Amino acid sequence: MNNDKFLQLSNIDKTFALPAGKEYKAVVDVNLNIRKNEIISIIGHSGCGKSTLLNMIAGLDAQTKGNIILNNKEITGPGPERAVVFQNHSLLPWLSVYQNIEMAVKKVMPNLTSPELKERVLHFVSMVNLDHAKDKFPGEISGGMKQRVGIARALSIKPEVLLMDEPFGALDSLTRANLQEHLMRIQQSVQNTVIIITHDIDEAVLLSDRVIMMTNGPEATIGEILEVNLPRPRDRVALQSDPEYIRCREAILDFLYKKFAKHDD
Ligand SMILES: Nc1ncnc2c1ncn2[C@@H]1O[C@H](COP(=O)(O)OP(=O)(O)OP(=O)(O)O)[C@@H](O)[C@H]1O
Repeated sequence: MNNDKFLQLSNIDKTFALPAGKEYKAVVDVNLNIRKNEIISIIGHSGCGKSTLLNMIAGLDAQTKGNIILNNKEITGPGPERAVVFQNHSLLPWLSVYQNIEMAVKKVMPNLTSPELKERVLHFVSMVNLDHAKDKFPGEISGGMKQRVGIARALSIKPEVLLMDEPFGALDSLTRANLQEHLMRIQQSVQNTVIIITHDIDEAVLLSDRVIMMTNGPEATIGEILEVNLPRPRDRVALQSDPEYIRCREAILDFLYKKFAKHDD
């Protein structure tokens, strides 16, 4: 397998059927090759088709045209090699932190022995520093903690691709920064491929190897791809004065607010 073409999106169009026989061409002609272990973010104004793209990679929705190949296999539906983290964690409220993760592991790895299952769940609880809260229920923990459970649950099934749809969008900026640190640290140890949708320019630059910038819809497509040439681990404070960081920020600002400005966000 060519590691540069681990995930290939080729000639993707997505048209939604509307009432009265009308249709909406949300996304057209998307072509993108994603490397194994790469972290990419997708940024663009509201309605440009970011979630639509992510949903097609997740296999939750089908493209109208084109194909998506992961590790030489066409994506035709959801699969355990892809895990999705949404903005609103989607934990089951009647299960504890431990049980929420356990349920996912049991489903994908039904042959684990009980000690293996326990070890795996506890490992991922620890990875997001939630050992102290493992027996709490979603209603008893903060938004940031819930989102950490969502990330642990997604990672616990050992996905090759982690898909995140504005995972930190609903959180305050300090909690958000904390989770970004978690994600960067975890990704260094887990080494999977991560695709993050974000509206946040600093988040995109901080986290990504490449930033995919989408034009506005209808008929949205990839406008530009920005390579972020910053070594890892990345330090958010030091980055503020790093010329490469500043260059990347400016390139995204320029794309979003000059080349593809939109005034109804
Ligand atoms: N099921 C659907 N039926 C009709 N139109 C849809 C459907 N789903 C999405 N759309 C339209 O497709 C376009 C892209 O939607 P999408 O949710 O992918 O945008 P987005 O970039 O993720 O937006 P946001 O940043 O606001 O979450 C929008 O104009 C949306 O209204």
